[in-house]
Amino acid sequence: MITLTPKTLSPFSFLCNPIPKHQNQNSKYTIVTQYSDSNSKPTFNSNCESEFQTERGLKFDIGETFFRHESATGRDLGVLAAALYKRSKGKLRVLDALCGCGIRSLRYLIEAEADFVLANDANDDNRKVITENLSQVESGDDPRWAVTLSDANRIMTECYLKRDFFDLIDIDSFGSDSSFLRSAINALKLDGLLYVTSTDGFSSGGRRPQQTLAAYGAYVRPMPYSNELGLRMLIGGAVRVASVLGYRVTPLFSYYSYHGPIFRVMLRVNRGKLPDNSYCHNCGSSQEYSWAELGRMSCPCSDSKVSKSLIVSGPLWTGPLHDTIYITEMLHLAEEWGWAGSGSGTDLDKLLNQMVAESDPRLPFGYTKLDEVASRAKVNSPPLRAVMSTLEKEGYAASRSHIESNAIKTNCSMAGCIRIAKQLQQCSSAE
Ligand SMILES: C[S@@+](CC[C@H](N)C(=O)[O-])C[C@H]1O[C@@H](n2cnc3c(N)ncnc32)[C@H](O)[C@@H]1O
Repeated sequence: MITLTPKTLSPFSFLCNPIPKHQNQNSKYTIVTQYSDSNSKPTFNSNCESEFQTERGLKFDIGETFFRHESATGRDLGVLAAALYKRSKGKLRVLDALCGCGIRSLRYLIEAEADFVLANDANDDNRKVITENLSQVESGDDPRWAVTLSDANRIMTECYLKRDFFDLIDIDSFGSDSSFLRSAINALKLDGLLYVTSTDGFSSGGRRPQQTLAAYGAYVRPMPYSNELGLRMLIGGAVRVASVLGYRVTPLFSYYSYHGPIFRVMLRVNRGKLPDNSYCHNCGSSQEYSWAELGRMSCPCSDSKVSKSLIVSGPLWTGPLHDTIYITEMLHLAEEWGWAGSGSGTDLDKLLNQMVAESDPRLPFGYTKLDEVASRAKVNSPPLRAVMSTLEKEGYAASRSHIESNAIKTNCSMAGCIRIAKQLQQCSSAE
């Protein structure tokens, strides 16, 4: 068994995600398996309702751990993707690398029917609550779960060195995921799933380009659709780290939530490389250019009158945000499980339907905010449905955006949208 000392860890993981002082840094990581010590076997007090939270009907304790109800949709999406993976591969080993109270681990075990989950959190104070929560899962001779209390990079590096690979690694970090990407990709099976997070709203909005350069390798400037940019920056960061290691990543779904804000991306990791693109933003129009084109300064903007105002952000992921087939299957599974439609208590089917619509390959990067269209057209904000149906009648592709409620993704130009907004205003005044 290889034991890593803290000296081998990246200092960034300590800066962004401090290890609690009381953790014994010199010891090997502790594995708490269920029933390993009958005296310390946890008791789960199901009579004491008030101590427990519920999510999708599962009871669990949060104790003093970091827990957000608002992340439930992100957990739902992770479980659906994991369950589909299990159905197609017949096997599912999960590493919940920053597990908090262990709710994700519990859900991967019960709902996605994971064969094994390693629940890890650096905070030793979380040990009792994680163990109690996972003890709800019956295990035979072959334990279905284990708990480790260590730094995520340390665990993933140990697993990689032992050739102990996982089908799904969930990195639910504070701030940016970037300090965990390398060890996570190494510890993942080929064709495995990597679920990464960023809660780094300021940086993704382009307000801290030096920080995004450090964390994601992308110099990002303010743009009108900053939250989509946040998702693209997150994917781009993973693409960059993976390609250094000889892997390519492709997103299965990308999810933004206003609460946090939270940016979550489920990536599939395989061998091989993808070309990376940069992105040119010029006076509201959007176009993609390869690095080579930018290097030669041969992008069309450089010949135009507006070339002096050229703002380049990147490199960013400019490909699709979702895999249409995968999210369509996730939608079907949500319906099968009763997680969709009225009575399910969530808007999961609405979200997944929007993601399916957003993944229309005719739709470009970004979205158009209707308030901005209205302000440029000097009219009242046009009704979203009316704009969408006019665009579709005129032969454009159009969808709502799950990222921004009063915005549309469309291949119609801003000038076209302004014209439509004016027409709609005229029609409504004439009525
Ligand atoms: C956002 S919370 C996790 C929430 C949990 N996944 C959920 O869905 O409720 C982040 C967790 O990461 C843990 N953490 C912070 N830095 C860490 C590190 N370097 N390695 C492992 N865990 C870490 C914290 O103790 C905290 O419980």
